[in-house]
Amino acid sequence: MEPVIKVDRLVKRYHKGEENAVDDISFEVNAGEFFAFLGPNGAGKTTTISILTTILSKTEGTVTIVGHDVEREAKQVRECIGILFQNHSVDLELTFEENIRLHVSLYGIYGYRPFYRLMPTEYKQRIESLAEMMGIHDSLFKKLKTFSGGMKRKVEIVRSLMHQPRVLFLDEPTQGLDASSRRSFWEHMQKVRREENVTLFLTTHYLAEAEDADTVCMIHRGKIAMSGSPNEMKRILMLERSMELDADDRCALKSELSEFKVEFMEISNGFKVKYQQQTPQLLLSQINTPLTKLNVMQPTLEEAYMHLMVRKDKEGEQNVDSGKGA
Ligand SMILES: Nc1ncnc2c1ncn2[C@@H]1O[C@H](COP(=O)(O)OP(=O)(O)OP(=O)(O)O)[C@@H](O)[C@H]1O
Repeated sequence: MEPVIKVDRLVKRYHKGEENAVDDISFEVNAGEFFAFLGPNGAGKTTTISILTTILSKTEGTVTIVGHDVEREAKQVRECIGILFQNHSVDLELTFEENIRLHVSLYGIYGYRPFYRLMPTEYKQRIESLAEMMGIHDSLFKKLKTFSGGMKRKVEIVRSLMHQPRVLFLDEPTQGLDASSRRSFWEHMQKVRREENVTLFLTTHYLAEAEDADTVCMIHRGKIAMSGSPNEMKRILMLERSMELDADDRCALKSELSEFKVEFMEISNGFKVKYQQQTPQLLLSQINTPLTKLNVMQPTLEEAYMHLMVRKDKEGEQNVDSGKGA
């Protein structure tokens, strides 16, 4: 099956830019995939997403979305994508429904009618089912100035889905939302994925939001630093796996741990035991001291990200130093 997003040797150099903001990157995203594009400030995420959504022109390379070239067939590309920007872009003086009606008319999805009741049945069914999916159906005819930040985001999701896009670009979609609105956003986004069968392209600084991604692509100074599933990345980066153990008889536990060929250290409430080779089960089966605490710690995507970025920064510094010596 043809990938939904195909990026081949993409380069972007801004006018007067000293370096390429995006420097020869290639990747593909398949239909229905949840793809997370991560990187530190200035890595090139917004530049890439802007090119993929036809907002910005590229310097070199090819990009196709659902088989359409982003420059030669920009109109077709726009028809099959939806975008959720970082900042709210809704009219607070209009109702939820009026905001959507204005949008669909401006984009030529449905013709404008001065009243909701005069809009086509298809429009009414679509907006009502999406509002229902987002859990904000009751607020369809309320002005947006009464909405919370999380509700405004949901209005924007409804708006981005009205034309049934194949790909939804989410550029830091939960920026500025509190923890419970962020959670609600993602619960609804899972529903969107299931029910609309849409491909998600996400950029975020909240790395926990990318833990469920099928593929994570990490960029650093315009280049792809690593890409794969979150688990593959953690494995490749050999992130430390550890357990936290404690017992009433700490001395006995410590002497048992000392006998095993594992690295451990004392922490405020017990011991932290690293287990890179052995499984936690194997290790535990060798411990006879009754335990009062057992926590098996899983490495997070955030740890993988930090590990990789520190490594890439060091490589960058070494390259600069060796350049100076030359
Ligand atoms: N209009 C512009 N003109 C010149 N340079 C730019 C322009 N926009 C971005 N850049 C540069 O291109 C590089 C990539 O920027 P970009 O905004 O794509 O990064 P980002 O990963 O989205 O960062 P952030 O997480 O802060 O949004 C940076 O070095 C930035 O300074």
